[in-house]
Amino acid sequence: MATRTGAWAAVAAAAVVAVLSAALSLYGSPLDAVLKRAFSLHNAHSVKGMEDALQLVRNIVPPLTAKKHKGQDGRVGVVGGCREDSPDAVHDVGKWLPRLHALVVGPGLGRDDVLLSNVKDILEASKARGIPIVIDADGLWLIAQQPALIQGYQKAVLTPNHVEFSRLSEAVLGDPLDGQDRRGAVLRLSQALGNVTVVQKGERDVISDGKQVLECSQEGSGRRCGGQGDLLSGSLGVLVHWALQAGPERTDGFSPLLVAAFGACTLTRQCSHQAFQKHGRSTTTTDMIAEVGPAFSRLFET
Ligand SMILES: NC(=O)C1=CN([C@@H]2O[C@H](COP(=O)(O)OP(=O)(O)OC[C@H]3O[C@@H](n4cnc5c(N)ncnc54)[C@H](OP(=O)(O)O)[C@@H]3O)[C@@H](O)[C@H]2O)[C@@H](O)CC1
Ligand SMILES: Nc1ncnc2c1ncn2[C@@H]1O[C@H](COP(=O)(O)OP(=O)(O)OP(=O)(O)O)[C@@H](O)[C@H]1O
Ligand SMILES: [Mg+2]
Repeated sequence: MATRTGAWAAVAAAAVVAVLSAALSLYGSPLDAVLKRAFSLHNAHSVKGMEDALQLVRNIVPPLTAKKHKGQDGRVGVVGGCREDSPDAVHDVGKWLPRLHALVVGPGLGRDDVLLSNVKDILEASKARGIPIVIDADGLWLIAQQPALIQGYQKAVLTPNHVEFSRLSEAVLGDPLDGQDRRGAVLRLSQALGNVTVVQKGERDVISDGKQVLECSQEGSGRRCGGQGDLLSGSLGVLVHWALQAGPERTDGFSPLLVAAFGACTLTRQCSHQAFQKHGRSTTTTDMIAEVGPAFSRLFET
């Protein structure tokens, strides 16, 4: 991309694509009505719900075959890093867009006005092409200023942390965050944005497409080092493409983006868990990236 892609998201996306080399497809039989109940608003976070949701993620992992060539299972662009270098950034990025399967916008981007104006144009060009977009960090800052940019674009996923969610909620709903009802708050924000998928990160990750709510409570760690969210948005870029490519029959009728988001949350938290077991309080996001392969195998190749 014409942007600097030094953020963790780029590394994470690359790491997950690299994991493809070890990925197996586990196209299971259709899931039964129990699964539908497990996804209900009240018990999606139960152990049974978590296991059922994991199975759906396994269903979207594309098979490795000798017939595929480089890039076929996903080319993911990251508009991140620290600044856009070129005065013709939008034009330069535009040349890449036709080749991309998904775009991750925001980690480490900064909030410079000119830069965000370029990002706005890149978002418009991506939407016009129907490219799935994951928006995080400073990309969310832009959306909070101009929610119309993403309104009704159902191939978008927003991944706010606590502060970013409050900012969005205030901008879109005019509501201060209701800390007591996180599930309702995420559902309402998604609905108000026209069913854009929202992933609110936290002690549990709460995910909604405005119709259903999923919770991810995979064991992570107590370590809160910077960059974990970038790993989540980067890996989500890959999973969003896989989920859309797999289609709703692989996700048993559930929104592919909901399943992709659940997968990225689970993977990030498992990486955190494994890295913390080895490095304890000195764990950094780099240590987590080293766990992407083993965590992926453990979660999605069983
Ligand atoms: N590798 C890179 O290049 C990375 C780059 N990044 C880039 O860094 C920039 C800043 O991003 P960010 O995420 O640190 O700022 P943001 O979320 O606005 O928080 C600001 C303040 O809000 C608070 N706060 C935060 N979380 C909270 C919580 N759960 N619960 C309660 N409070 C919470 C907390 O306030 P404090 O506690 O310090 O008073 C915090 O200091 C941004 O440009 C991003 O792109 C990052 O993506 C990291 C990896
Ligand atoms: N209190 C918590 N307990 C356990 N896991 C958490 C907690 N808060 C966040 N996480 C996990 O950490 C990951 C990153 O979430 P976080 O809220 O730190 O994002 P962020 O602030 O955007 O991170 P970044 O520093 O990359 O910008 C997510 O996978 C989330 O599930
Ligand atoms: Mg972040």
